[in-house]
Amino acid sequence: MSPPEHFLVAYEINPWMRADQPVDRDRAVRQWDALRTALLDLGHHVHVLPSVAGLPDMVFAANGAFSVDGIVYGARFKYAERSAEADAHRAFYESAGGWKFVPPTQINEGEGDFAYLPGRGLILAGHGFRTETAAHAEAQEVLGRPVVSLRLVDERFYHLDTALAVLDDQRITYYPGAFSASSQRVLAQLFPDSVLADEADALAFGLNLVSDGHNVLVNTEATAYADKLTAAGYHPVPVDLSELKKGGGSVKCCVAELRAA
Ligand SMILES: CN(C)C(=N)NCCC[C@H](N)C(=O)O
Repeated sequence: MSPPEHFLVAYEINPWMRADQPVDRDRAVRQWDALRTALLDLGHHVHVLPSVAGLPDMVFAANGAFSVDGIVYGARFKYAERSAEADAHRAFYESAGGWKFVPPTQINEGEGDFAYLPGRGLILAGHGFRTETAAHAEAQEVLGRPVVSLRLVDERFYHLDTALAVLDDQRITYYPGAFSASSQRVLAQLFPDSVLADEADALAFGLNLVSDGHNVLVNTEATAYADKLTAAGYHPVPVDLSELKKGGGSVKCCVAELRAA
């Protein structure tokens, strides 16, 4: 995680961002800290990557890389405004030891567009707005896991992690309307027991969640979606990240999962 000490809506690169919208940075820091505390309370170890002045979106740490079994496929951001974030993430993995970092040649936004199902050894990957399909093939070569390409078609859900999340080793949750008809068929075929979300759930950023297989950290606004998680046997833990939503992200965007070897 990287604190929102320099968070600002300084440019508009997704439909949620309004450059004239004021941001209460102290409130953003408090909300981010509550998320970090919730992760610690659930027994997770949280590494904090220092934020860098001039990189207002760095709080969305999930976009900085994608790791599977100790191999890290680095990010290459679509927009110049975010490109230097990739260097900070790379420096972390290279100095931490124990990681094999592979620099990308193709545009990809890390866990924003890549998700991993450990029980199936399968990577799900989004394209259409940010990550390019060539990066899906590159990730498959780098990480040695099959990559299922999914086409995103609604610009409000510009990253895979706004529309789909991994709930446990085998199961996912997603909003079908964010995907092309063919990608919806692929998801229905591979994951017939998914927890399906509707448009309102996705607009409340409910799918931008972090799950440990039982406890699900989920945006507070997504109350109806939280009920669906409960009905499916999960334990939703609401987290308020309303300030960060002004940048177009929520729970999952703030958390880069470190999948060590
Ligand atoms: C859930 N999402 C979309 C993320 N994984 N990341 C949020 C990135 C927000 C940033 N302003 C941008 O537009 O890149």
